[in-house]
Amino acid sequence: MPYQDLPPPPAGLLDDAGLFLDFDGTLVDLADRPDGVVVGDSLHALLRRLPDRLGGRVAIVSGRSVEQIDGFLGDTIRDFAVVGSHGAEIRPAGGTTLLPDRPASLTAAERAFKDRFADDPRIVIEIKTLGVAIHYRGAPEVEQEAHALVDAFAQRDGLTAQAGKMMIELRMAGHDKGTAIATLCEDAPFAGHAPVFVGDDLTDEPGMVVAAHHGGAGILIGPMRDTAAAYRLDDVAAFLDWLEKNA
Ligand SMILES: O=P(O)(O)OC[C@H]1O[C@H](O[C@H]2O[C@H](CO)[C@@H](O)[C@H](O)[C@H]2O)[C@H](O)[C@@H](O)[C@@H]1O
Repeated sequence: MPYQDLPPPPAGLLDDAGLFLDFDGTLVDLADRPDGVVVGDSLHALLRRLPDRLGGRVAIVSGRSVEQIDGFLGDTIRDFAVVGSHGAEIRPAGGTTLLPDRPASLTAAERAFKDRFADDPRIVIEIKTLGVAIHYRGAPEVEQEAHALVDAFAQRDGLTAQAGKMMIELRMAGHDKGTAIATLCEDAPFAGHAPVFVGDDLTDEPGMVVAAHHGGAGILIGPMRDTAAAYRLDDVAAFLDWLEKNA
């Protein structure tokens, strides 16, 4: 059944709000491989001006690790809060990253995933601070097998199977982007300001839910689907254009 479409976000949505931004598929277009995304000069320039415009109430909230996000955005996000690993890592602006220990069981999973797909260069096994992902964008026919493999390790080791765009990740349980946004909303500079969360992927849905519960809203980037977002824009370019005009 087709879902009823959502309107674009209104002008003024960011007035007095806290802004929480997903990375892949929201700030940068998806690429064939995880290390293939391109962060252009215009994105750096746009991000650099956000802390002043939003009273410091701006955060990146990614499924990637904080370390990976720093690798792409570097000094540009010096004054941002950064959430990584689907909510498991949190670094307040100017602070240090709070992150749990890496479960030892992830190392065994890493080995098993690499062994299974070692002879297929189309598959990328992404080793992350608190997870390990199988990317099958280059070989969509292995989707079911990759999901079954990750599901088996998740059940055996009490971890979570996190589905994403052409990938499945084994990650720590007990947190998500929503829990991280709720944590940031407890303290300055976000406390008392409605959160606006912008994302494109399934891992972003808990963030959309928490934004709405805190009196804010989610913005879905991409085609309409089942979502807790209140607004939608077609793609990364449309969102960056909206952000240029509204922040
Ligand atoms: O929460 P995000 O910041 O959106 O990160 C989600 C995942 O993004 C990356 O994978 C996705 O983007 C890749 C590069 O464009 C693409 O090749 C892949 O198919 C996508 O799933 C990243 O590699 C993952 O670790 C993130 O969890």
